[in-house]
Amino acid sequence: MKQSHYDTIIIGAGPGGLSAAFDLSQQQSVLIIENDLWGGTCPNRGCDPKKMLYSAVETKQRQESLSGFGLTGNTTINWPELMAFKSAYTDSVPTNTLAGLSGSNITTVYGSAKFISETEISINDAVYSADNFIIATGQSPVIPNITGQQFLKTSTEFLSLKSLPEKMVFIGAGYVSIELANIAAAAGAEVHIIQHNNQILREFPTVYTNRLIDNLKNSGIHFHFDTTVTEVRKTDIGYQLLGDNELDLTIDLAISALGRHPNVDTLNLPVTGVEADSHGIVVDNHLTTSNEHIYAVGDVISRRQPKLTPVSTFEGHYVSNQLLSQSTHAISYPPIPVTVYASPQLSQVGISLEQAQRDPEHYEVRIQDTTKWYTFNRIKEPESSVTTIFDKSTHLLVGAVAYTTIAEELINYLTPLIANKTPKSAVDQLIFAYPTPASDLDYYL
Ligand SMILES: Cc1cc2nc3c(=O)[nH]c(=O)nc-3n(C[C@H](O)[C@H](O)[C@H](O)COP(=O)(O)OP(=O)(O)OC[C@H]3O[C@@H](n4cnc5c(N)ncnc54)[C@H](O)[C@@H]3O)c2cc1C
Ligand SMILES: NC(=O)c1ccc[n+]([C@@H]2O[C@H](COP(=O)([O-])OP(=O)(O)OC[C@H]3O[C@@H](n4cnc5c(N)ncnc54)[C@H](O)[C@@H]3O)[C@@H](O)[C@H]2O)c1
Repeated sequence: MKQSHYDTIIIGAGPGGLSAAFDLSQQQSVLIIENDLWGGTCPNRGCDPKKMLYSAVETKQRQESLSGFGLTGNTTINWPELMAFKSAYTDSVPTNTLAGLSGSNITTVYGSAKFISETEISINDAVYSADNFIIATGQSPVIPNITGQQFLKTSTEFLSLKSLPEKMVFIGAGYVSIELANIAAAAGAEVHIIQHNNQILREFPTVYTNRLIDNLKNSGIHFHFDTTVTEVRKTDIGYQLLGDNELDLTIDLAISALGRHPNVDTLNLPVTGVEADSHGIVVDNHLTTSNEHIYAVGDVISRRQPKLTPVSTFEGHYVSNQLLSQSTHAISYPPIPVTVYASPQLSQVGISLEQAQRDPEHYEVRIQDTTKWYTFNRIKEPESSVTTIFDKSTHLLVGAVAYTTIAEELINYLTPLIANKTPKSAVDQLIFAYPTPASDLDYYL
């Protein structure tokens, strides 16, 4: 029989809820509730499975780049085998997560939590109360309200596809669409991306997203810009997708990648006084909701920071520190690097390129074509570019964009320099293994 009162109850066992749970369990009684897969979106149906599929794509493309420079032969992606490789990892995530929670004396309940008062929730007809609650319920994919919406699938189904469709569509052109379309095209599918305006990845500078569009087109992806899908019909052989601009496509699979909405609808928030808007739960700069005993972390909150795993984890640690009275300061986010795992990768951190270009009095922008640099030439990258942005008064690095197959690494080298306000003179005092991407660091500063 589970106890019914806890110091803290956490709703949602993704990266945000879990990071808070493990911290709090050192000193408190903690109950964590999950209504789907223990571990949440990232390891089950987000970042991790996506990047396992991407492993084959990056290896295939690296081999293609070196074709004629010592490598011969074609590599093809075997989708069922690749999916089995992914599943071998994801299948054990829920069990391993539960085992970790039990090992830390954290009580777990499977089911959907619903508030019945400010201090109580019900799950599967049982009632639990707590001094404090943390809502960490994440987000779910948006499905557009169009005729035939029931025929649309999402990233979740894509990441478990047993066989690769011959012809498929992604609706939307954000992170999910671009990354999954890139994987599907490299694996051999005919891929179409339909976007209601003419922009992809709106958070990134157009000078780079335009280059990415060209690269994705070269790898066979078809873009339909300024086009809105209005109807999906089931046919004998698949689906028919209709829309404005004379859109009429017969396809095997359509994925809705129009963004994600916060999971708040079934929590019965009105009994708690917790406010939510269309972006999620409204919190102050201590991640407290409009009820002082209820906190919210991760993707479910309404904030301007990107909705990413390390941000959710950072917030989980922040709230647990507050609840353990180890800190009372307002949350302060370090620079947050973001990466689109396409071919090539596109990463950025800090002051955006567009902001810097609007304010040339304060910022110096250095755009470098790095294609011929040793690091990139060695792996025969077709094109690469790194932009660094400096504060003119301090000469410190304040922002960066990387467009290369190793952007994920470069951005992680540059981020600490921005966060720690490291001057070039301090980097000059370091010795890095040579020749590596890190030993180029000096050239970016
Ligand atoms: C396809 C895809 C790829 C991504 N790739 C990346 C990437 O490369 N890098 C990156 O940093 N981020 C990536 N993300 C984003 C990342 O997955 C999220 O930012 C992260 O999972 C958020 O963690 P969270 O704990 O806030 O929410 P989640 O991980 O979504 O966890 C919330 C949990 O709460 C549960 N829940 C919801 N409602 C209830 C309820 N009423 N009762 C009980 N439980 C409930 C849900 O089932 C879920 O398990 C990706 C996302 C997707 C969809
Ligand atoms: N590599 C990563 O870090 C990574 C990868 C995947 C997801 N994520 C996270 O998941 C979030 C969700 O990703 P996403 O791609 O689903 O959302 P998104 O917000 O990044 O992109 C949604 C896209 O759909 C378009 N759109 C919106 N309404 C439309 C309509 N009616 N018709 C056609 N297009 C429409 C938008 O213009 C945009 O291009 C991201 O913002 C990010 O926080 C991160």
